[in-house]
Parts: sequence; C-alpha cells; structure tokens
Amino acid sequence: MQRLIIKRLLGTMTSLKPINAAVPKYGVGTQPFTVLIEGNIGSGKTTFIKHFQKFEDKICAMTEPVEKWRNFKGYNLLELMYIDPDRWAMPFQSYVMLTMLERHTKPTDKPIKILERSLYSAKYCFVENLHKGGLIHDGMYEILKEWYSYVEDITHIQADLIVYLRTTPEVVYERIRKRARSEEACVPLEYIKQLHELHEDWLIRKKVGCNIKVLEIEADLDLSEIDREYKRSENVITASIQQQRPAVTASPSKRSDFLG
Ligand SMILES: Nc1ncnc2c1ncn2[C@@H]1O[C@H](COP(=O)(O)OP(=O)(O)OP(=O)(O)O)[C@@H](O)[C@H]1O
Ligand SMILES: Nc1nc(=O)c2ncn([C@H]3C[C@H](O)[C@@H](CO)O3)c2[nH]1
Repeated sequence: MQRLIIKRLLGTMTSLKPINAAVPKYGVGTQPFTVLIEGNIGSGKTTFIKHFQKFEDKICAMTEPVEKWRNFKGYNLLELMYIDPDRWAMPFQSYVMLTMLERHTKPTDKPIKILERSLYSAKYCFVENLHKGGLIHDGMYEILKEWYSYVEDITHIQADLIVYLRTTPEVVYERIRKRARSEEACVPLEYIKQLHELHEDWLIRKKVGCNIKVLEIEADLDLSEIDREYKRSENVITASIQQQRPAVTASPSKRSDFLG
C-alpha cells in the first residue's frame, strides 16, 4: 500500500510545472494597438479624445473614469483626496489603480484603443508627487509600489504609443481655473508645476518608466490653432497601425531628420 502511495505522489510531482515556468500574463493577446493620452491636469486630454470620436467604428476611446472617482458608492474620493490627502490619498490611489486596470484590460473588437491616462501616469506622476510632498506615508508608498509591480507582473498592459499633450504649468492652471471643477478649487499652481516636472522626467527626460514611443503634441496652442497638432497625431496613429513602422514622434519643427 505504501509503495502505491509513494508511486502516486511521484507521479503527481513529475506532472507539476517547474516553479519558474513562464505563466502567461492575464490579458495577453486580447488588446489591440493601444495609445495612452498623457498630460498635466487641464492639458486637453479629454478634448483631444473627443476629436477621435468620429473614428468610433475603428477606435475604442475611453476617457478617464473621473465620474467613478467623484461618486464611489456615494463617496467623492477625488474631493476627499484633495481636501484630506493624509487620510484619503492612499485609498484614492488604490481605487485609481483598480479603475485604470479595468480600462487597460477591457476587451474590444476594434483595431485601436485610446486611453486617457494610465497606470503609468498614476504611478510615475501622481503617486510620486504625493509621496515627495509627504502626503503619502513611506509605508503606504511601499504598498502601492508593491501593488504596481505585482499588477505589472501578472497583467499584460498594452501600450504602443504615448501621445504627450505637452503644456506649460501656467497655461493649464488658467484652463483649470476657467473650467472650475469644484474639487480642484484648492489646487495651487505649485502642484501643477510639480506634476509638470514629473511628466517631463517620465516622457521627455526618460528618467523613469517604460520605453514606449512618445508623440509630443504642442498642447499650449489654443483650440483655434491646435487642429494641426490633432491632425498630425491622427496620421501618426493610423500610420503606426497600417505600416507597423515606428511612429514618427517629433513635430516637424523639432525633427532633426526632417525630410522636408
Ligand atoms: N487647446 C486648448 N486651448 C484652450 N482651452 C482648452 C484646450 N483644450 C482644452 N481646453 C479647455 O481646458 C479645460 C481642460 O480641458 P480637458 O478637460 O480636455 O483637459 P484634461 O487634460 O482632460 O483635464 P483633466 O486632467 O482634468 O482630465 C476645458 O475647459 C477645455 O475646454
Ligand atoms: N492624486 C491623483 N492621482 C491620480 O492618479 C490621478 N489621476 C487623475 N487625477 C486627478 C487630476 C484631476 O484633478 C482629475 C482628473 O484628471 O483627477 C489624479 N489625482
């Protein structure tokens, strides 16, 4: 009897996968060419994405889930984060992570997905800024970082191009004030400047983050003049799909290899 039990045990052990067998990440193969629209608060991301709604047959465009953050089971987490960050910044960031992950992994049958912001901007810009400002305790920061690395280990995050709506803090600060979103009434210019530098570290100076192609859009341009920048990004996005060639990501005035 004992021999039989040992034999069965050995049998099961040989059928176990070796521990380090590469386990496929959740969501691999389910996502199309994905564009992340990034930029400071008020840089015009939502406005930019609305411009692509005319391609809704080909593009699955998802704006930021701000309304989910403003009403989570009756709690305005966005407002709580701004008025009492010591207590609410960490839970707010964990809910942002959940809502962003939902968007990153949402299936679509369309060949292009456009997301407003991402897990990356939450991680490299907002969480960093709150921690630097002492509004997220070191212990909370370490927990969030642990979550980010685990989520990235087990989940496939498709990101083929980042469109960076590059602005200057003073310009977006005026737009925020004019838009007058109640939760942002207390946001100082200094906070916008800090977020700007963190976006620049990530997307321009490449000090942190993943090597995703970045298309820089001159987003200080007013609505009356920005159409040419929207058109250029449209061409880059569709070209990247059709020819699978690397996106040409600098505006003509800034390209060293400008072909004329
Ligand atoms: N190019 C532009 N010139 C002037 N105003 C703009 C421009 N783009 C957007 N706006 C205005 O600025 C405000 C912010 O725009 P929008 O909501 O698109 O920014 P956002 O980046 O999505 O902001 P958030 O980060 O808060 O989601 C809105 O009132 C919008 O009408
Ligand atoms: N703290 C914090 N963490 C995030 O990950 C994050 N993502 C967006 N936001 C804020 C910016 C605008 O007020 C509003 C809409 O973008 O939400 C965030 N705030």
